[in-house]
Amino acid sequence: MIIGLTGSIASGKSTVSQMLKELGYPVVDADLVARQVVEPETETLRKIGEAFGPEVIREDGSMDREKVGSIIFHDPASRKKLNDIIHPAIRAEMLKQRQAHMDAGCKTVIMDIPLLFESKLQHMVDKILVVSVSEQEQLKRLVERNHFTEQEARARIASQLPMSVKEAGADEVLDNNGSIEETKRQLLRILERWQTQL
Ligand SMILES: CC(C)(COP(=O)(O)OP(=O)(O)OC[C@H]1O[C@@H](n2cnc3c(N)ncnc32)[C@H](O)[C@@H]1O)[C@@H](O)C(=O)NCCC(=O)NCCS
Ligand SMILES: Nc1ncnc2c1ncn2[C@@H]1O[C@H](COP(=O)(O)OP(=O)(O)OP(=O)(O)O)[C@@H](O)[C@H]1O
Repeated sequence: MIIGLTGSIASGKSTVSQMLKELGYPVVDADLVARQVVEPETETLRKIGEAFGPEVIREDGSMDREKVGSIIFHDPASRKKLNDIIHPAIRAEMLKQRQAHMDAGCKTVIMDIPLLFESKLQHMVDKILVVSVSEQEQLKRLVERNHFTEQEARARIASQLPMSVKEAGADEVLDNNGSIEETKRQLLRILERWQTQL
């Protein structure tokens, strides 16, 4: 079974993904893949430099993530331009990693994909788990974790579909407003329900 793990920015996907890894599940992480495909000297990074200008490439040849983030989270046209370059590369690499886990005999693979709904990737997975928080809690955690101003944090939240839309498309919703322990308990219950359906 391929489980798609998603949610919104700072809703707790990485926290849940870490729990799943500790339980022994293989996880394909889209944010990590998004970093791999723009490593220095990749074709994808060359295209990004061409589209956004040489100032988004640092002297050591790596992508200036802060600069790219400050452009794309404030401008939908730039965001689309970046997505059009980087998403095909991310998708191909994710499918490759998923296949490698399946070839190794893993029956359940987790795909941690923040933009699963925005990029219409529902077909890549069998079950969708949405990690949800209230907007107030999301804003608080995002500001605390990334030291963003409230305006910067709101721009990032607004760059994604509303949580309600994601919840509506989920097979299960995990409410991460409470403690980490409560989240873990919910996760175990959901996994148990899905395993009995196999
Ligand atoms: C813009 C970039 C350089 C900012 O880098 P930064 O290190 O600050 O953030 P990071 O990569 O850790 O992403 C944090 C979160 O931002 C959100 N996010 C990232 N990219 C996007 C996007 N294009 N649209 C909407 N939300 C996004 C996701 O929730 C993600 O989990 C980077 O996010 C990026 O390369 N984005 C394009 C690739 C992408 O779509 N990644 C999302 C997962 S597929
Ligand atoms: N139940 C919780 N109680 C308190 N803090 C939490 C809880 N769950 C997550 N957090 C904290 O909230 C922040 C966001 O969580 P996390 O990094 O897991 O979110 P994410 O959805 O992976 O974010 P992103 O989309 O930016 O990668 C982190 O600092 C994390 O430690």
